[in-house]
Parts: sequence; structure tokens; C-alpha cells
Amino acid sequence: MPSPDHASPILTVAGVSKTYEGGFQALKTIDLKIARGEIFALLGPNGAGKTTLISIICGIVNRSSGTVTVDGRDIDKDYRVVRSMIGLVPQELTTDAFESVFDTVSFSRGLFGKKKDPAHIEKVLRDLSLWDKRDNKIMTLSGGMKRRVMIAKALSHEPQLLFLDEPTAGVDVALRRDMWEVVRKLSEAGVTIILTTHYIEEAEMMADRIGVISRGQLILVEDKTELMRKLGHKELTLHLMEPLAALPEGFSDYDLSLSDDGAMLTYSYDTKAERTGIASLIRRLAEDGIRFRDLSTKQSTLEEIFVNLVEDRS
Ligand SMILES: Nc1ncnc2c1ncn2[C@@H]1O[C@H](COP(=O)(O)OP(=O)(O)OP(=O)(O)O)[C@@H](O)[C@H]1O
Repeated sequence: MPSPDHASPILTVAGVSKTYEGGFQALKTIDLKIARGEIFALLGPNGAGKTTLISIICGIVNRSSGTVTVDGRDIDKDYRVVRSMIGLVPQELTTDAFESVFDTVSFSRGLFGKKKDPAHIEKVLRDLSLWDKRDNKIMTLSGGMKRRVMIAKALSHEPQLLFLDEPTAGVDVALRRDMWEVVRKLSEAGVTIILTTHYIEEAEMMADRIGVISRGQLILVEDKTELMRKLGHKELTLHLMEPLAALPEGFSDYDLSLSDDGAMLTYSYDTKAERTGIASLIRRLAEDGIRFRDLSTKQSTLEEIFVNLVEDRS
């Protein structure tokens, strides 16, 4: 897979804000650049402004201020060209129940003024494992298959940039994994992907970069691995040869905890710190005659990081 090209962004959002009629400010000032080829997850709780932001980029909601360019083209001045470069998979399923899968997807392509291309539609349907269902009426499909049809519609006109608004909200675990696979394949095929989610696990599994949005503000945009490294704490657990009745004395400099049965000693340390303190801890334990038979480490998950971030700001 080509690595994301940060030098020439496919999408630039500059100073975008939105106040809905009635005065509610859904977006403060959003600045964001998306690199060609990346998978970007916009992560935030309900009502944070995710749908508002992607609806603005897709030209469905008017912004109150700011500019949006796709591949260097302004979304207002070059509306039709820009719109044809974008595919949107909305949250709601909006398809004609009585049409066949093939016709629905072909029709979507026509909406963007593109010539009929049955070979392309076939490829899209095959990639999404919908080819066997091509003649089925939409209403006869399962919820998961309907979602795939929504993705097929969004890909019918060969967009470079695909938005998925909560692609796996309310779907079961197996289907969620299927959807992730679909997204990964699309990315490998060269489509830039922006997905919104409030599932931390989804952002963690899928994204190259993560933007955290809260109350209309992007509070953080970071490379996923960097985010986890920077904000993460690690835990070192020592599995002791002999259980301890209490925490050993004289170790107050170390953030230690003992399991209820006294058999495991856990040390939490900051991955940002210059020294982790592991070497000195192990030396001092050995001096005290505390021996261990095994050890394991655990990196904090994005979920823990996210909770910390939101707590820090409240
Ligand atoms: N048309 C509208 N008029 C007024 N307020 C609106 C409108 N649409 C959305 N809002 C408000 O703007 C805020 C952001 O909504 P938005 O749908 O963008 O959030 P979201 O992050 O996508 O959340 P969700 O995951 O629930 O879809 C919410 O408080 C919502 O009530």
C-alpha cells in the first residue's frame, strides 16, 4: 500500500465553523488536512459535530465560515467537480427498496453525470461481495448487505475520497469486522478514507491518524501509533515466586500495586519519561529478595487514552 502523501493533501479544511439556525454552534474553528491515501478516523461522542463536519465537506450543509478544498479545488467554485470526487456513505440507509442492487448502484453513478460503466459496477459489487445479490431487491437484503449497498452506491462514480459516517453503528461484531475488511481493501485500492465513529476500537483498528472531536472542536489530531506512544502509560507486571502479604516497604518512589492474592506486582510507568525506572526497580526487588518467575507488559489502550483526554478537559 502506498504510504499517505502529506505533502499534497487531498482535503484541506481551513477555519470552518458552523452555527445552526437557532444559534447552536455545532463547530467552532476546524482546521484539518487529509493526506492522499490515508485512513482518518474522526472520533467523538454523540453530538460532537462529526456529521456536521463531513456534511459541510460534502456540500450538504452550509458552513458559517471557512474554506474547503478537495485536490486543490474550492468546494463552492468547483462544486460539481469536487462533488464527483467524493463518495459519501451516510448513517441512514436511503435506498429504493424495490429496485435491484445492480440498478440502484448504476443509477447512483448516473447522478454524477458519469457514463454507464457496467464493468465498473460489477467490480464494485464483486469487491463488496454483492455480486451474487445483484438481481435481488434491496428490501430482501439483510441489514449488513444493505450497508454494503450504501458503500457500493458511494463508490459507483469512482470517488477519490470516501466518507463513511458511523459505518458500523448498530451492527454486530462479525459484521463490523467484515466492514473493516471492506474499508481496508478500499484503502489498498487507493481510496482516501475518512470515517466517523464513536467506537474507539474502530479507530484503533482502522485508522492511520485519529482526530478527536469534542463539542465542536478538534481537540487532537495525531498519528495513531504516535498518539498511543505519547499519551500512553505502560504497565509491567511481575509474577512473583512467593506471594507478598503487602506492598514491599521503601518503594514509595514507584507506582506499584499488588494483586489481591499477592502473587502479582504491577508497576505503572510513563512511556514519555526519559527513564522508565524498570532496571532500578528490578535491582531493588532483587536486593530485597523478592523474586519473580515471569513478567509481562501492557500498553494502555486508546480507550484509556480517550477517557483521560476527555477527563482532562472537563
Ligand atoms: N439541523 C440542525 N439544527 C440545529 N442543530 C443541529 C442540526 N443538526 C445537528 N445539530 C446539532 O449539532 C450538534 C452536532 O451534531 P452532529 O450530528 O454533527 O454530531 P455527531 O458528532 O455526528 O453525533 P452523532 O454521532 O450523534 O451523529 C448536535 O448537538 C446536534 O443536535
